[in-house]
Amino acid sequence: MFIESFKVESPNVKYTETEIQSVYNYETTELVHENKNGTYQWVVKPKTVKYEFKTNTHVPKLGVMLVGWGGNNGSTLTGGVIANREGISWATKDKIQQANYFGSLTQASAIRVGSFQGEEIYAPFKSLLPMVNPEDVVFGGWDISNMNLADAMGRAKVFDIDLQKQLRPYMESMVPLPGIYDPDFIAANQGDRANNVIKGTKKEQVQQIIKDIKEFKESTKVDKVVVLWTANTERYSNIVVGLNDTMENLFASLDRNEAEISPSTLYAIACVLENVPFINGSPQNTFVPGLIDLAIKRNSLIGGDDFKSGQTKMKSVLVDFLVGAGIKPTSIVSYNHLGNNDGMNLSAPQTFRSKEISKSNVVDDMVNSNAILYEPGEHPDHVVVIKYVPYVGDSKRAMDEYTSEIFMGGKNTIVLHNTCEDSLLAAPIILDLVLLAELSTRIQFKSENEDKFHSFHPVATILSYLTKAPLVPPGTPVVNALSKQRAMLENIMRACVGLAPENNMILEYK
Ligand SMILES: NC(=O)c1ccc[n+]([C@@H]2O[C@H](COP(=O)([O-])OP(=O)(O)OC[C@H]3O[C@@H](n4cnc5c(N)ncnc54)[C@H](O)[C@@H]3O)[C@@H](O)[C@H]2O)c1
Ligand SMILES: O=P([O-])([O-])O[C@@H]1[C@@H](O)[C@H](O)[C@@H](O)[C@H](O)[C@@H]1O
Repeated sequence: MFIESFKVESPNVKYTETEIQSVYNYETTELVHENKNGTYQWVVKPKTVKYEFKTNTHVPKLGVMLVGWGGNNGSTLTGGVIANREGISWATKDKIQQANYFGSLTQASAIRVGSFQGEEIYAPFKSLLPMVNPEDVVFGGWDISNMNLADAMGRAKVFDIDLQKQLRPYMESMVPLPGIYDPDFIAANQGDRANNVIKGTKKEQVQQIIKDIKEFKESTKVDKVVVLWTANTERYSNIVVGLNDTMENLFASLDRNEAEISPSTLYAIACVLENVPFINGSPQNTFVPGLIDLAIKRNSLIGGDDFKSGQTKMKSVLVDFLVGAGIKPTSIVSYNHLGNNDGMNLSAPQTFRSKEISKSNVVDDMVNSNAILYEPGEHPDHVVVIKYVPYVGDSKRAMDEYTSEIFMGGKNTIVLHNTCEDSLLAAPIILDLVLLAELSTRIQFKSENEDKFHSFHPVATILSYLTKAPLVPPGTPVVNALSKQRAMLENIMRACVGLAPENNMILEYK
């Protein structure tokens, strides 16, 4: 059975006018490597740590500023939210289609809340904690192309024509602000669209972005702004001691107008200085060490990298299943071709390399979790190929081959063909990223060993379910297995409302 909402009744949960307060007993373990009479033994000690959470229940009016607003993802997300808000339906060759949020974890997935008279009871994921309603979001942003959002939607060729016609009146007045353009960081083939750029030094560009954010806030009267990068994939920035390794060196480099500071890092600097959450939807290393240093010191949320939307999402499920089943993936070949502007930008070696890294590292945690299958340092052969084929447009065709070793020297080969409508898969993920980033800034917590409540660490690992290469605080393990990432997010939100983690034991019926 499915219920639309629920309230938790528990001595550990208190609903006030402004907050949900919960007390949560975190069950974890402490490991000790003990030397008993010369023999070392691992000892696992179950441990309970009491936490307190406070979630501000005032849902703000949210402004979302997209970097790359006029791109396929930016125009698709904007149009999709408008279509839902206005209740637009449109004719397709099969039927009259209604707007929806399929593919969004927050808007279209469910959680189990328990059982009632022998029936499992589920509720919307978004019913766990008060979240911004997507239809109340005010969109804005920047693009190095001055094309308005209606024409950009047409250029993207993602939506059906009947839908585009109905959306045009809402979108043609939406024009991106000029963006920071540096041809050294993206493919040369992007030069033709760069007719809407901020002039001046890098420092002046940062100041302009800060001014844009302030003016957007003022003109739209939003309470909060979240900025998300959905612009072209950049090449990696070189990490150089003295250039971008610390906050101080990054600022000094900015003052010197150092060429090696990328546009995405400049936007991120502006956002951190404005204490505006900045999320990187692309694979480049926007978050150079000096930027991470700055974000931590200013306690300003940063998150990324690279939306996990299709081929890699499937990989983080399949490899988790195989390794979890004691099967040993030995070769993973991921090929895809696509024909959108993202694909054209990725046809340059330096930008492809950024994507190759994020798409390749996604199996590391799963491989490293099982020393029965893999010797230290051993890992599957893993190849990533991306080709630009204009004809297929945004409809990316992913073809994967997974070869694994099975019982007694046997081999198993799984071949997948996965047509990923890239923007229709990415747009809901962008929505989840900005909504969850905003929600996480309304949560304060402390353990029994801490005196004061505090926010989550500014490097937002809570967003990792949505990214290929989760950005984590220095020294934190990277988890890529999709099921673990989703469980982490859901269980943290369950703790905020006093619910135990979903352990799937259903002991009531064993
Ligand atoms: N499924 C997906 O679509 C998916 C998944 C993971 C990551 N991504 C990443 O998301 C990004 C956007 O994808 P897309 O399909 O919308 O690409 P796109 O090329 O259609 O859109 C990118 C937009 O960014 C603009 N732009 C480029 N540099 C800019 C800058 N410095 N400032 C402002 N605007 C700038 C471009 O003019 C373009 O309009 C890409 O980096 C892509 O790799 C996409
Ligand atoms: O998310 P995913 O489908 O694994 O990866 C995708 C790549 O396969 C595609 O080539 C690229 O253009 C998209 O930006 C996205 O990164």
